[in-house]
Amino acid sequence: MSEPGNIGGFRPRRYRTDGGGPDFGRMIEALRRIQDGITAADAPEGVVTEVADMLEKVAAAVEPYEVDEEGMIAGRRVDLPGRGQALIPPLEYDEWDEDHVVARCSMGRFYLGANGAAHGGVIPLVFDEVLGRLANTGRPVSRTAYLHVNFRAITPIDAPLRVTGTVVRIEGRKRFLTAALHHGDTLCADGDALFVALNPGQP
Ligand SMILES: CCCCCCCCCCCCCC(=O)SCCNC(=O)CCNC(=O)[C@H](O)C(C)(C)COP(=O)(O)OP(=O)(O)OC[C@H]1O[C@@H](n2cnc3c(N)ncnc32)[C@H](O)[C@@H]1OP(=O)(O)O
Repeated sequence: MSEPGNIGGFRPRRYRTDGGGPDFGRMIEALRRIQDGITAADAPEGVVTEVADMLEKVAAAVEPYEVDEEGMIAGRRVDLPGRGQALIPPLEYDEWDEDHVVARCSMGRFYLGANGAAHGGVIPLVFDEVLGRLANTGRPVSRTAYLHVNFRAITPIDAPLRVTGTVVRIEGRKRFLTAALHHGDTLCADGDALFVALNPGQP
């Protein structure tokens, strides 16, 4: 179903917080543990077989309840770490308004690149997530046009990280933002991004 004035284009998402329904947050938390645990494990064959059997049962239990994008809960629960979407590191927001965000997270073994450092692809994911939230707060929906990332130092896994985002300026449809990721006093990465507000009909 198309939104009025945006025929065939972007359908605004309905973000939500806990409505008192099933404990979706607990399920996603368990999924994150599985992602980290399986990534880190070198288990004996019997355990691997048993876990594979259990995971196949888990998949079979949820598959009958698949809904279309409109009905999804993952990615829409803004009250849950990483919006309840297990792809996104479990970001939690301490500050969030139209001008800036401050978030924190720790990335487990699932996000490991090598030698204790987070995978380089995860940092743009974190910045896109944090800046996307900021760019779209209190404003019509926009999408990332570019995101430039500088890797200044390794980003350690299993360590407390702080992510900040700032709106630098807005020029018509164009929103310019910057982001930084720190571990303690160490600047691990920074970046700048352009988000462009969508025209009617744009997906
Ligand atoms: C309450 C809120 C809760 C929120 C929680 C939610 C959290 C969610 C977080 C999740 C967030 C996830 C977010 C995601 O991951 S979004 C997914 C990743 N992004 C995309 O898929 C976007 C794909 N690209 C496009 O759709 C189009 O290219 C867009 C829409 C971006 C622009 O195409 P459009 O045809 O509409 O625009 P235009 O060409 O007329 O250009 C317009 C102006 O922009 C300038 N320009 C354009 N591109 C660039 C460029 N690369 N460098 C420099 N400048 C560029 C251009 O020069 C022009 O400037 P000017 O000549 O007017 O001065």
